[in-house]
Amino acid sequence: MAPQAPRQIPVIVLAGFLGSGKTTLLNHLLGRSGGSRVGAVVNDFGSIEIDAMTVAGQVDSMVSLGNGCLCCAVDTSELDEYLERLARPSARIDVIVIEASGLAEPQELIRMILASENDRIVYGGLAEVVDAAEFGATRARHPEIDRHVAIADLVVLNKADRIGEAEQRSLLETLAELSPGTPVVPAAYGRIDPELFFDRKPRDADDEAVRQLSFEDLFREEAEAEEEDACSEHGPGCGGHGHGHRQHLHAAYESVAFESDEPMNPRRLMAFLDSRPAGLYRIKGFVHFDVPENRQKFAVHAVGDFLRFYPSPWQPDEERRTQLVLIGSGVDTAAVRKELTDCRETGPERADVNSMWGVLRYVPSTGDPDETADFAGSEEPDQSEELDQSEEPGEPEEPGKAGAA
Ligand SMILES: Nc1nc2c(ncn2[C@@H]2O[C@H](COP(=O)(O)OP(=O)(O)OP(=O)(O)O)[C@@H](O)[C@H]2O)c(=O)[nH]1
Repeated sequence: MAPQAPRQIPVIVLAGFLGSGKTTLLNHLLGRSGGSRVGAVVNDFGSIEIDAMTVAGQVDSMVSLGNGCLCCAVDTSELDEYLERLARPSARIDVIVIEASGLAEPQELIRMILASENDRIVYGGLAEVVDAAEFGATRARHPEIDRHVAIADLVVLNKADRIGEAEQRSLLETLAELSPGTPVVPAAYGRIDPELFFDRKPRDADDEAVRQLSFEDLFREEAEAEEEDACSEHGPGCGGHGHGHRQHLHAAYESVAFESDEPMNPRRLMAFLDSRPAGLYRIKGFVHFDVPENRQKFAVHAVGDFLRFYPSPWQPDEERRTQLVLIGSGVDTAAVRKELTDCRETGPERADVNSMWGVLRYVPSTGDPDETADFAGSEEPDQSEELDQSEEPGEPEEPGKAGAA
């Protein structure tokens, strides 16, 4: 009997614009992978690896590639090395998921996987996460997003809880037009059936409209793009940057990493968040407030107008410090850094318990504190209490209600 070829491990690219819910979805899959062992590669755009910290500990094997978009790496040896490590037979990994940064060009990542000489892996498809509440505005700012949807093998219309039925129908129509034949799954908190991800039905290879991208497709598309795009930066005939002249999403974005061992003053931090510049689209990280009854770790997430704090206890050996990544376009990064620095509590005076009111307005209220313990790995918080910053926030139950560390 001829020896059986070893099974190749599918490598799935999980992409989607900033804050669309990739980490939430990845954590959902990891929590429900059944007997499958999942390897994850997490690529953070900011220099503090917030996503990696959120996924770590919940995955059979996780490697993190921080600070900058993987899609721009000229040297792919780091990714190759990580894939090699995850694909070792001893790791017994069944599927590898690469969580792209929110500004990545999925096409470049696909190209890297297809170009890999590692015969233990095989490209497993692109899952594109779309933020239902933000998609219209994001597309208007970044028409490139349409292309990402067009090459996806699975589109997850996430945050479906934030829109009405009519809007969902219209978004489903738009997505079907952008990517004919591609399954589009509405979801809240990334709660899709893991089968869609790990064991997607093979597509009919003859169906051009729904066929998965091949290396040849990528080369052809790139050549077409090169022809279409005049390089405004270097003019025609420029050798490019190794991947054509398509404007990468992150070209217009900058990130600020902020860390502080001093606790943050809740009133000043809220004043900063309430008046944040419109271009500052994404904020994520953890905040340390040294306020009586509120000394837990507050995960913070801002996506456009959306703002939430999610309190959870610090681990016994965890350093109490604030770590934030702020990503935006057209933002004065020095001013942002200075404003945050001014939010630190440096004097002997400590903020009083009432100063937490502004923060607690943005903590999702739920009967089960476990539900908010981990902002990305948790089940969906009580949606009736979900707030947009654009909505009139409600009153918190009482300061300090979220419990002490
Ligand atoms: N209402 C609602 N909020 C969601 C949903 N999915 C995720 N969120 C919240 O959206 C915020 C961003 O989610 P993440 O999973 O961190 O998004 P991401 O795509 O990994 O973010 P980046 O890596 O920064 O691009 C968090 O506050 C999540 O709790 C959803 O379906 N509905």
